Amino acid sequence: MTVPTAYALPLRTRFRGILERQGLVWRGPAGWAEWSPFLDYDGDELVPWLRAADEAAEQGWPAPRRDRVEVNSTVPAVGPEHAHRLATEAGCRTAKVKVAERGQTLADDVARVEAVRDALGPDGRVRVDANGGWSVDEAGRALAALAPFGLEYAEQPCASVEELADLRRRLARSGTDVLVAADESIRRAADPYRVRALEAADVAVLKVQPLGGVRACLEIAERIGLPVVVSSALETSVGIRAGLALAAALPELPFACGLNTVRLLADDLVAAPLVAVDGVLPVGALDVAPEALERHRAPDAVGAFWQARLVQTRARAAAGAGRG
Ligand SMILES: O=C(O)CCC(=O)C1=CC=C[C@@H](O)[C@@H]1C(=O)O
Ligand SMILES: [Mg+2]
Repeated sequence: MTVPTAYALPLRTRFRGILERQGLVWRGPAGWAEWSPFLDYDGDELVPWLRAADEAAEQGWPAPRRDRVEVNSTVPAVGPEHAHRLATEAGCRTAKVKVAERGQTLADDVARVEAVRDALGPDGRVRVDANGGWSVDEAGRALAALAPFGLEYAEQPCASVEELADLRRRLARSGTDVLVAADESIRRAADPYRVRALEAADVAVLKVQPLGGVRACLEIAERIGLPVVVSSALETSVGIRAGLALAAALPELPFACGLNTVRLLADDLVAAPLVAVDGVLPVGALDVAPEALERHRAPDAVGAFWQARLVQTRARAAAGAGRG
């Protein structure tokens, strides 16, 4: 195994409130692993992220059923012209548009979604992601305003599982034809299966790192009884490769996956970054480029923070945290 090395990579545009992505990468007998829990995750919540990295380094992944994965472009909460450009340049037939950004209005969301629909044309697929930013009332109003642009689904429109269930019922009553996808309600929930029990979603968004690895996600996919969209945690190509392993191993993959986010980073750690061509990513070999890792090696203080975070998280994992 190589020594875990901390990287720090700038983003091209603010996303999820951050302008820089940080994490550790290392190589084990099975391949390269990335451990990059966001800085707002803490304590036992970091343990599944570590299980995902250990799986990549030590075990590798189940056999793939496909060698290419269709992906969506991801459009941050930018102005309409910028959004149009991002959706066009990405070359994907599906786009995910961030909405409900703090400090912005519904008019901003409508303008952004309209621009992306215009960029993709009538045959493109447009989904939105509110990251739980709306109340049920706000979501009802916003989705009624956005539905005319043709939405594939709305990801995490409200924060809680109960609200998602409530919203789904209201959308059905009002004849607003928008599916609901659950993201945070699965990846940050004590019980991901409540989404199913409360009939709170039509689609399950699964992210490999926060959910504890490819095998853990395959089990959730089997038990949750919903179509699955694999999405990234904004990793370098090293972490994206694990998302591709999940997408490749799923029995069914009816939607494009949110794995084209290397485009949001200013650079990458590999020689051939996992950036989609014609909306498709290949499922293949991956190697970190030593000179790229050197170029993006985190400053010493940041590196020390990550090494300490790793030691603490290994101790929590050894004590049995984050299982179940
Ligand atoms: O799904 C995508 O298109 C890209 C990934 C993505 O949107 C996210 C990655 C990482 C953190 C999240 O806030 C965000 C999401 O909410 O899905
Ligand atoms: Mg999301």
